[in-house]
Amino acid sequence: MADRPVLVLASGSPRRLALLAQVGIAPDRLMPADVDETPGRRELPRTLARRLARTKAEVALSRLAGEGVADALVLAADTVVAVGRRILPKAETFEEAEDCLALLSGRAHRVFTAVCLAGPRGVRERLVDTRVRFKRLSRSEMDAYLATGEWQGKAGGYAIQGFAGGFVVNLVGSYQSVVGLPLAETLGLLEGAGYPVRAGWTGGTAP
Ligand SMILES: Cc1cn([C@H]2C[C@H](O)[C@@H](COP(=O)(O)OP(=O)(O)OP(=O)(O)O)O2)c(=O)[nH]c1=O
Repeated sequence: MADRPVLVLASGSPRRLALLAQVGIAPDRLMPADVDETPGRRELPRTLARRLARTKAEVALSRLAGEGVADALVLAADTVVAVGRRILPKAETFEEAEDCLALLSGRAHRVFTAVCLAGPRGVRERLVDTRVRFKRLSRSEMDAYLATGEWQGKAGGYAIQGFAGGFVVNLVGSYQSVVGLPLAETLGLLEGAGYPVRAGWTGGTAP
């Protein structure tokens, strides 16, 4: 324990935790940061993702400082789905999810995930831009998807790791970034901050 920095994941997303686990990283603490995610007027999707990832990290960092913890690494991320300059909501209602699907059907959109790592050596961040294209969705496909409820709380009203994986006809960028955390970039940030990113690679087989 003492030979590596304490890692705090400033997230309540089970997907982010699972993605880190996939590459052998287990945060020492989870500290979800509840921040206002409302976009600013005319704020660009990529700017929003970066601002929110940084804010989540800063909120956790100041809570840790209040506990007298000054040397932890705090990892935070934010995922924003956009069609052009239009930022799609994190769907909370059926109607919002329906509007998102109608907008995404048969066209390409972008998914921006910003990752922020804050620690004693300062704040570093990465932004990953992924282009995803959905097939044209029929009314019955949309209805069936809406009935699953898996869109709830998801940026853009869908989950690529779920049933909506069947809508994707093209993806350029990082699949893991769409799910919520680009792994290569996150590992790069952690390694740059002195975290032993491969210490958890102890053999085994992928499922
Ligand atoms: C597009 C897409 C988003 N999502 C999820 C990832 C994020 O969890 C969520 C976007 O909201 P975020 O605000 O990025 O994250 P969150 O509120 O779930 O978690 P936290 O702020 O505590 O870290 O949407 C998927 O799971 N699959 C997808 O295909």
